[in-house]
Amino acid sequence: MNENLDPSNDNYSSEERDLEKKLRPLSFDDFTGQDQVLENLLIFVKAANLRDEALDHTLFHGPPGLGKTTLAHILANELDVGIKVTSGPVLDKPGDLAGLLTNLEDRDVLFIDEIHRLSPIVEEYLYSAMEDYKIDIMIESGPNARTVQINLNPFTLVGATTRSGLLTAPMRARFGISSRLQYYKTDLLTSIVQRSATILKVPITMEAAIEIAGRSRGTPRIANALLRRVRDFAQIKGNGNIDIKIAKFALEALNVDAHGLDEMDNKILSTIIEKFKGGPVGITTLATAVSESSETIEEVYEPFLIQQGFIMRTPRGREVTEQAYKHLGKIKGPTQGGLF
Ligand SMILES: Nc1ncnc2c1ncn2[C@@H]1O[C@H](COP(=O)(O)OP(=O)(O)OP(=O)(O)O)[C@@H](O)[C@H]1O
Ligand SMILES: [Mg+2]
Repeated sequence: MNENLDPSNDNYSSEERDLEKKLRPLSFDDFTGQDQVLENLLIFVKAANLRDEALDHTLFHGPPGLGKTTLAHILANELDVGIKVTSGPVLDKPGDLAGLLTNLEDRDVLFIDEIHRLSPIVEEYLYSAMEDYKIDIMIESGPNARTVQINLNPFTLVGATTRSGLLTAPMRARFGISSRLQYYKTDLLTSIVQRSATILKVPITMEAAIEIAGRSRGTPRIANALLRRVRDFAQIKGNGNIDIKIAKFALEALNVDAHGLDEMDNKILSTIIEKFKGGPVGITTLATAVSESSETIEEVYEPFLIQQGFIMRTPRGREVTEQAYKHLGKIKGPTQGGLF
């Protein structure tokens, strides 16, 4: 991923984070795409509201930047309840979790990001909270130490993960609702770019919005980040308006691939072509060759490459398509194995 667009990178400034918040949709109406997911959620939310019950525990999974955190907040808004936010790696002791759980009000949302990174003890502790809204807590210490069971307010746990494959089976089974988010088509990303441009008060032509959308790797976060960078170019090199000319100029300067593929995407494609004659190659072999874990390839990179028609999944492994050769400017054929 382009490091300036990656929120886990330190270069991703707090200003970027603030902007990301500002661009975040707050209601179902405001949220573009993921129609199937949204339609279902709308029904579940309405039903829960009607019965005055907490919504079932909900899991959002899918590649980074597609709207998992956004949807968690939207759910709380639409349920008209409070939300407490934490993440798997932060919750390292059951005590931390107990503090959060006992402070939840009736029907509140507890959002746990990166839920696949919960420690096993914390995870186990969560089970009874999710199932019966009860937890055991330890009071006093030494010889007087004893556990008491306390009742929690009914709540909704919303979990988000980019790595659903790493979730344990008991954890997965405790989510009544599980939604996988998909990459966005260019027309949806175009609307998202236009919406963001309106919020940022920067005029943009349709053509320019399509250009940015098309290079955003199917991902709203990347679309928004590119829009902000292009806006910088428009302000400094142009008259502040974004048209196709300034958009193309900026995207060129930002080194964004015409399909929005990032460095790892391209590395995966070129490795399959150069080292494995275009495939098929097994996922573990490929992972070793590009120095990435096979889970990350399967869950973060491959879905987009498949959706865009660059890679095919076959019973014997991954194969690149004609389109991948064309994209990398390589010629297909047994004697044309690139470097090898
Ligand atoms: N459907 C959407 N419509 C408009 N904007 C969106 C949509 N989905 C996501 N965004 C924008 O993309 C940004 C990233 O979304 P979000 O933080 O929800 O992604 P995520 O799936 O939680 O990513 P990660 O896995 O990295 O935590 C948000 O700031 C939001 O503005
Ligand atoms: Mg998130």
